[in-house]
Amino acid sequence: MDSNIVGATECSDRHESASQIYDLALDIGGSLAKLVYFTKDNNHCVDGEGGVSHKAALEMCNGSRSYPVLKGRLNFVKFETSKIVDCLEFIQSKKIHFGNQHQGVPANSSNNDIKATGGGAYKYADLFKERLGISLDKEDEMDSLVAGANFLLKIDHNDLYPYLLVNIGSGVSMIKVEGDGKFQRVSGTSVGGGTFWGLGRLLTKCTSFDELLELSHRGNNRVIDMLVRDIYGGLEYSKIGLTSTAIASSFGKAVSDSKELEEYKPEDIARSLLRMISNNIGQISYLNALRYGLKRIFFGGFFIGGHAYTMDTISVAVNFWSKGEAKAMFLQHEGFLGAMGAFMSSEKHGLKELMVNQAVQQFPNSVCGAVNKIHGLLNGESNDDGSIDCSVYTG
Ligand SMILES: Nc1ncnc2c1ncn2[C@@H]1O[C@H](COP(=O)(O)OP(=O)(O)OP(=O)(O)O)[C@@H](O)[C@H]1O
Ligand SMILES: CC(C)(CO)[C@@H](O)C(=O)NCCC(=O)O
Repeated sequence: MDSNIVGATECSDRHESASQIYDLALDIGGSLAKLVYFTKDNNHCVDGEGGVSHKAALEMCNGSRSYPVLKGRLNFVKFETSKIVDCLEFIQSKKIHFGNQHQGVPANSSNNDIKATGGGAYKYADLFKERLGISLDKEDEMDSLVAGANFLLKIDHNDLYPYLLVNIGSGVSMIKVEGDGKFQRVSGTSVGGGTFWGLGRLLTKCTSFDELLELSHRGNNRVIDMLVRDIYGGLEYSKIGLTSTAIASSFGKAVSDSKELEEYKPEDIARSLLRMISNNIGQISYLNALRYGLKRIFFGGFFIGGHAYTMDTISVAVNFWSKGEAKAMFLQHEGFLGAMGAFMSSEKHGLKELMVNQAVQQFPNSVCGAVNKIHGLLNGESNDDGSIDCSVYTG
């Protein structure tokens, strides 16, 4: 990964220089540490800051409510967990943990507590306390994932439930979601995003995740994967529903060919690996959806990271195994479900009640890897920097 922060940070910086950081939550996973934080809009500053006064903002936004509303943005930032110190320095430099004491927003007793989920909320609790004086207020990882997904999937909830949430992080969790706070983790697999990145690094000598993905886009998996036609002399096996180009054995050609190992190109290896992992997750997801009678499968986690080819591969796998019965769906900010859920669990704001609109992306169930088909679907309600405009209650 080049540097530690995604582009959103740079843009957020511009926003933050003139606005107030109000609240923050963390999801520290096995691979990545994710931050969600709220910054107040400039025109909702306190008296004397050049914008409308805080009081005026309350009157404008509050309507008949008896507590104040702040308009602002949710910002999303990630760090490699192995560089957790960078995350600490980011928090320290932005003084995010002092947010409530800034510029006229009343302090409260839990100022130095921040909501945190994921294994790192336990693993790094002492580090946060020692370095920043912050206590991590732990939220359960599955609770947070589901709360974050339900929040980001703000569509007609009658239509939404039940669904299968498949979070592809380092490992994969599969959760049957039946409502707000009503869920069961039904399955999981250790063959996940960490496997893709770890194996990919070993096999291709790539130095960053983005490089591995970029390689995979240029590669041709058919050089590495054994197809049905390789086994059947160019034919399909229609009797059992296999086309001639279906993958019969991932990586299988690497033993049947008479090539030297050095002749296999890193980009082809990366492509086969991405397809193998995505297909496998798509298949297990479908089997779990079938097991629990769920028609919709929502995928989250940073493995997806908005990457069109990854999403398309998963969609195709779900479509293939379900014979078109189940649908793979993707949402924006899918890597931040846990952090979002932890953020919403905070008592410091009433974000739960102030839902923002968020576009849900549903993929066409194409049977070919038609990546160009999905580019147009990647427009959500986010700003250019990935942040979301929203409001929080401050009372
Ligand atoms: N820049 C990146 N650096 C490292 N991994 C990345 C990057 N971008 C995407 N990924 C992928 O995202 C995965 C991590 O996803 P995510 O942050 O959702 O999981 P996690 O919370 O770290 O893991 P877990 O929930 O299993 O503890 C990595 O394993 C990798 O496949
Ligand atoms: C252990 C967690 C939940 C940590 O996020 C995740 O990495 C995971 O779901 N792994 C898969 C474990 C399994 O069910 O086989």
